Order: sequence, then structure tokens, then C-alpha cells
Amino acid sequence: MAKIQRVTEATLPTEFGIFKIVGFEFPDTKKEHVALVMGDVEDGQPVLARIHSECLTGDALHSLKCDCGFQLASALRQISQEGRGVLVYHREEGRGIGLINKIRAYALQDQGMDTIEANLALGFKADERNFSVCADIFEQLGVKAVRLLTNNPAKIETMKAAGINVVERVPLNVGENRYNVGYLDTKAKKMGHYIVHNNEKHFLDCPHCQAEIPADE
Ligand SMILES: Nc1nc2c(ncn2[C@@H]2O[C@H](COP(=O)(O)OP(=O)(O)OP(=O)(O)O)[C@@H](O)[C@H]2O)c(=O)[nH]1
Ligand SMILES: [Zn+2]
Repeated sequence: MAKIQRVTEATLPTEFGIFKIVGFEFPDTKKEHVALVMGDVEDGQPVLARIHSECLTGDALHSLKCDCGFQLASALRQISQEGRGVLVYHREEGRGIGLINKIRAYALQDQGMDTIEANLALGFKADERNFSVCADIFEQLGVKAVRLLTNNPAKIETMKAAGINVVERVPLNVGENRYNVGYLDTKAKKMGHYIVHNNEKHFLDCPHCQAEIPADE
């Protein structure tokens, strides 16, 4: 498959600050991705960076079923506070299975499955994403070293394997609530994500925490 190409850019004022939005496209499939860029990211110094996988429900429709919308806002705010950084908006909705299939997975979750069981029941892998395009996007933006905002070790490994120097992982634990605590717990237990429960010491809806609650509490 041909490499993704940088095709256009424009100014994008947001509620978090003024970014440059850079459009990327695969010449053959026309699949699109975008990056929001602030400041000089080509000077070789590590760049605060986020690879954000598309989540229409969380990012745009304020869903509480996941942490995506909160992470998106927090990442843009942190980049803006530093005055420098990159957010790659990685258009692999539903961990790569697409929006309608994610809703099908949600329907199975309504019946008691966790996110991974639902993906497998639909005939998909637990995670169908390919992050390597994000390394190509970093490269085309002149970004060589990153401080990556993520809890997902797979993103770090893929970037390192693709030649991006990940100098630091910056945790992004935001937006925990009673509707997404099971989702966060599944990420921690089954996918090895670095999740820190941030609302309370022990979250009572979370089976992972329940197991850790001392008997006298
Ligand atoms: N298949 C599926 N995808 C989901 C579900 N909930 C959220 N997603 C998608 O999961 C992706 C976000 O992945 P996460 O595993 O939450 O987080 P991550 O991006 O791997 O890791 P972080 O960098 O720590 O945020 C987005 O594409 C969402 O649309 C679900 O129940 N099923
Ligand atoms: Zn989401």
C-alpha cells in the first residue's frame, strides 16, 4: 500500500487555542487522517503528542461509555498550555471495526459482554487498529521525538518500532465515571493498559477494585 501523503493545511481555532490542521490522505484508498499542530514541532526537541483514535460517540456525542471525549479535550488543553504539540486524529473508529460494528458491540455489551468479548463475538480481533500510519504522519510533520499522551503500551511499541523516539509516556487518566469503569477495567486487565482509577481510591462498580478493598472498609 502506498504511504499516506500530506495534502493540505489550514488554521483551526478551537476552544483550546489556535491550531494548524494538517490533512493526510492515502493516494490509493483515499482514507483520510488529520493532525492538529501547535508551535514549532520540527526543531528536534521532544513534542507533547497524542494519537487519538476516532470515537464519534465519545468525541462528538458526549458519550460516558468510554473515556475518549475526556482524553481528547485533555490532550488538546495540555498541548495548548505548552504552546506546542501534535494531536493525530487517527480515523480508526471503534478500534478499527467502524461505527456500526461498534454499535453492534455496544448491543452485546448491553447483554453483559465486555468490550473484548463483544469484538470477538462479532468475528473481530480485540483491537483491529494499525498505528503505523501515525508514525508516518509524525515523520511528515518533522516530529522525531515525542512525549506520548497515552495509557496504551501498544502505541508506544509501534512508534518505537517505526523509528519515533518515545522519550516519555505521559499518563492520560481522565473522565472515569460509573458508565465507563468496566471498560477501563477491561483495558487494564485484558489489554495491559496503564489505567489509574482517578475518582476515588476504590471504585465500587469496578470488579478489579472490589477485589482489592480490604474487608474492614
Ligand atoms: N470495538 C470497540 N471499540 C471501542 C469501544 N469503546 C470505545 N472504542 C473505540 O476505542 C478506541 C479508543 O481506544 P481505547 O482502547 O479506549 O484507548 P487507546 O486509544 O488504545 O489508548 P489511550 O491512548 O490510552 O487512550 C476508539 O476508536 C473508540 O471508538 C467498544 O466498546 N468496542
Ligand atoms: Zn470512545
